[in-house]
Amino acid sequence: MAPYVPPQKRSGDDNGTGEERARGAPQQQAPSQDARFSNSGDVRYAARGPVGRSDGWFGRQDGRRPDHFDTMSEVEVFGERKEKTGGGIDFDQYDKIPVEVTGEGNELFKPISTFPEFKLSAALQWNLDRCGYERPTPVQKHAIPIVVGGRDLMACAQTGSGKTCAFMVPCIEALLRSGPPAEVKGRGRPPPMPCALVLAPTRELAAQIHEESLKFAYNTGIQSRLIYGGADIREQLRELGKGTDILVATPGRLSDFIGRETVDMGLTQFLILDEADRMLDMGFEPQVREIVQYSGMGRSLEKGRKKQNMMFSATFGGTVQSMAGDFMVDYLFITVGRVGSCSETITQTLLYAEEGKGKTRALEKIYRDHAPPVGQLTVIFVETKKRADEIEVDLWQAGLRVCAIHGDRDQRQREIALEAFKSGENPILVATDVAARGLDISNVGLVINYDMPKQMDDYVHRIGRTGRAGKRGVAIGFVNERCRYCNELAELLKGAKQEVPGWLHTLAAENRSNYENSKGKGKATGKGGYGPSFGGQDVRQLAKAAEEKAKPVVPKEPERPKSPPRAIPDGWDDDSD
Ligand SMILES: Nc1ncnc2c1ncn2[C@@H]1O[C@H](COP(=O)(O)OP(=O)(O)OP(=O)(O)O)[C@@H](O)[C@H]1O
Repeated sequence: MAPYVPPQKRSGDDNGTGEERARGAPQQQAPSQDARFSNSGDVRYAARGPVGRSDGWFGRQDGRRPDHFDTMSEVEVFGERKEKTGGGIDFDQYDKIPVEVTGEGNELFKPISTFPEFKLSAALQWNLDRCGYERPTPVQKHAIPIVVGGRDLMACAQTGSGKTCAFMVPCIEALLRSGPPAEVKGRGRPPPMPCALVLAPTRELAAQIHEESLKFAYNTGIQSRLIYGGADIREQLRELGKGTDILVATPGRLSDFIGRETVDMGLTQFLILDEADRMLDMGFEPQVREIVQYSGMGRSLEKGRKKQNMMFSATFGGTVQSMAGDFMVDYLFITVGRVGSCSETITQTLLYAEEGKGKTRALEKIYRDHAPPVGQLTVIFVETKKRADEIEVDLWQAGLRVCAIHGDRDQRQREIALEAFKSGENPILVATDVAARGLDISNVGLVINYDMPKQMDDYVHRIGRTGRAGKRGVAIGFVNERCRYCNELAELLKGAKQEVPGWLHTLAAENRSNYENSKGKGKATGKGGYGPSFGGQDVRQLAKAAEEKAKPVVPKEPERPKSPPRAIPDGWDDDSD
């Protein structure tokens, strides 16, 4: 049995046991510091401003300290140039997905079919080309004209379908078209005043969105910054002082900064909540409401500018939509694909597995039987932090290169684990829901739900870590009596054209009768319970339909024939004789 070595103490050579090494998985030394997570990364500091430009956003003077502008090279931002492959997306398949846009005035916004057709600013179009984005995905086709056209938006689209670009690109385009806001005059240097704010539930997701925003904003003069909890506040403040036009943040840390008055949201034109439903689940509702209020929803900006709010997720239950009603104005609602559905590019298999020691042994066997090809990665989701630790140790001792990530690991440990996973050094990641949402790691070939999540929504997000952007993936779930949404799960499988095991219905019936029996005994059913909480149908449409249904039925008058039958046949009134 291999002695367990915690991830931060592992080096490239400690893996005499590593089966992946024998199978030729790429082995890389985990970097000592992850550039993705440090705001400065490998940034070079120009001595005096961004080389020779002071027009447009390059010349904005908010809280910027001009001697601290940073310049990043093209390769630092985008990575080495790759051959154009369309990101592996099967666009012809994508184009068959039905899209619905609801809300007043939706007919005014025609979806685009190419990026150049929208006449994006030259630098932004160049950045999209450099990212290898040849065609927009369905959510991008609809969201770009709607957001640039000034409307609030709630967008529900499958995992991995390009939502980040769908909000970031129109937001940058709108900022480029309007130019920087007028300088705020006052005593001393004003604090950073972002014009766009993106809130995300986890540090990892925020870091990823920030990384994407650097690509789209490259060479536009628009500066994007990142703040999240668990990292050095002073360092983050220093970064903000270099210019903050777009701020990507987790709610807790931003709320802290707002409280200290180290950031001013008075000029925030765009507020984007990514994975808003997750933020509510994580208990961030008070902070989100406070931030929304502080960023002055309803307050007007200078002429020609208007505050806009957006929400993006693959799932939008009723609770999050009712919150949206509190702070979005006349918003349009985009649904891509089946409501709350998952991609058909993911092959889903469910296995019955009782709780107990045998489950861990089964995990090892299932992993070995279904391990993805070399170079591809596996995520194993578990319910608790303790379970994540235990499984990491068990699998490591069984000779598999694995690392774990969960909320009790400090930021550095999380960064190291994620980097070692992404590089393929540890191609198996054991994770709690910290990693369930938004993380875009293109080569995840297998997701195992060792513990099924409590809610259907989370199942959709978890398996969405594979099969991203049109690629294929496999998801295996260990199901037993604890799963409270077997019926909905069966529906989901059917909708995604997957095999539905017969025992799932039996389990659903058993669970239902247990639930019925326990009902009057005051037992809580827990979150998720019965009935689909997942999905994302525009609640306003549902309300309208319900209203229609509730209207009293007025008996209809018998329909009159268009030309009433004549009582007097032709000729009878003829008094010609
Ligand atoms: N138009 C495009 N052409 C090619 N690749 C794209 C395009 N749009 C997005 N991608 C790529 O698709 C992947 C998934 O995008 P993204 O992470 O934004 O998806 P998402 O819908 O936000 O997923 P999730 O719901 O899991 O957060 C990324 O690697 C992104 O670079």
